[in-house]
Amino acid sequence: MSTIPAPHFPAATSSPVVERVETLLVDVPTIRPHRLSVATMNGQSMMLVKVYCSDGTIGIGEGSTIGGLAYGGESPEGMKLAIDTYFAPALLGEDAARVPTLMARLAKRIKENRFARSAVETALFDAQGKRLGLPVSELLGGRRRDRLPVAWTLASGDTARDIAEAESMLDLRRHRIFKLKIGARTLQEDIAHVAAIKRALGERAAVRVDVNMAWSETEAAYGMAALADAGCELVEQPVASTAALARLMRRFPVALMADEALTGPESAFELARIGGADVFAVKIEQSGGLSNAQRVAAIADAAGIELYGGTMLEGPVGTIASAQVFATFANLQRGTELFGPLLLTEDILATPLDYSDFELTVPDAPGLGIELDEDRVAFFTRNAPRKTISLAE
Ligand SMILES: O=C(O)C[C@H]1C=CC(=O)O1
Ligand SMILES: [Mn+2]
Repeated sequence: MSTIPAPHFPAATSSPVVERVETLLVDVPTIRPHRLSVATMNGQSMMLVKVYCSDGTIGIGEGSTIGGLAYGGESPEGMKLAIDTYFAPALLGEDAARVPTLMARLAKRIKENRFARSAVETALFDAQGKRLGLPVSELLGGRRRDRLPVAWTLASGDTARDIAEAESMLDLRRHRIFKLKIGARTLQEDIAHVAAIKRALGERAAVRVDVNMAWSETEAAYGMAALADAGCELVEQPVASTAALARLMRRFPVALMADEALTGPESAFELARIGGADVFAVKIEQSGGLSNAQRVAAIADAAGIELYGGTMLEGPVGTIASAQVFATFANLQRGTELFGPLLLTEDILATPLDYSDFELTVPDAPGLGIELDEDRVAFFTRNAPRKTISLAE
């Protein structure tokens, strides 16, 4: 007797949908004033977004920038407004498990807003990773490395203090690549500052500079020659114009890195086309999200341009979202500068990140692989009623 198998009707599965979107501004002081040519930071304001899904998963993302609107066109307050008013209504009720589809739908309704978009995409991938039990790096094609070299930025504004800071970072085995922020003082003062630091550190550390577009092309030509003589190995975005970057390329024995000029795949393609950089500083926020940062990296690889994992000095959420992306890069010749959380006086994570032996460990738990310390977050949330946490409690 043969049995005819009963027809199999798969159980009706319902996709998880986005049920609620919450945004908050979290202000945390920095360990010292951080001086760039565009702003001096005494604290960092993180815009955190939480995406609550119908299957109980919650994804978190971060949008941060440097000095309010001093660095670019988006501020934490503006990102919050854009997400509350435009992104959230477009997300509600949508299939949370189809992240690229959902991001493409958002792109049709919302132009620009790259930083806010990056925060939202981070939260969606965090939720999706938690749902599937996979780290975000695996959702993005698979990680190639578990640890990332991390540079430190010396930006106290004082040469002796910067040297002491670098020495202590070397002693702690936390950093051995130092990026100096220059461009706020005269060219001569800046060159003397860099040369003194390189002289003090010698071969124990690499010295690079970031001018944040402060120089004219003429100043850059003089400056790059002098920096190369001083032992500086890389100059980041000395001028604003991409055409000027291309004209400065390969004239001096020092690598040229693009940062502000990179605003996503199209600008990456154009920079590659005109030969405007030896190295790309890839940032998830500047690129307009995690997937776009991967596209920027792919363009660099195709053009023979080296890669560096950049930061907008995000707190731990944006930093680990970046780390999950950089862990997937085929090439990461210049390491990363994912030190943002170390610049803050407070940790807002339940378990601190592992910075050791000059590297950051990329978490391997599902999603971003991190958990917020909600009490600390509540304490630093702007306009939230403050509950004083004391030892007596
Ligand atoms: O690269 C930038 O321009 C932004 C940032 C990165 C490190 C730092 O101190 O500032
Ligand atoms: Mn930069």
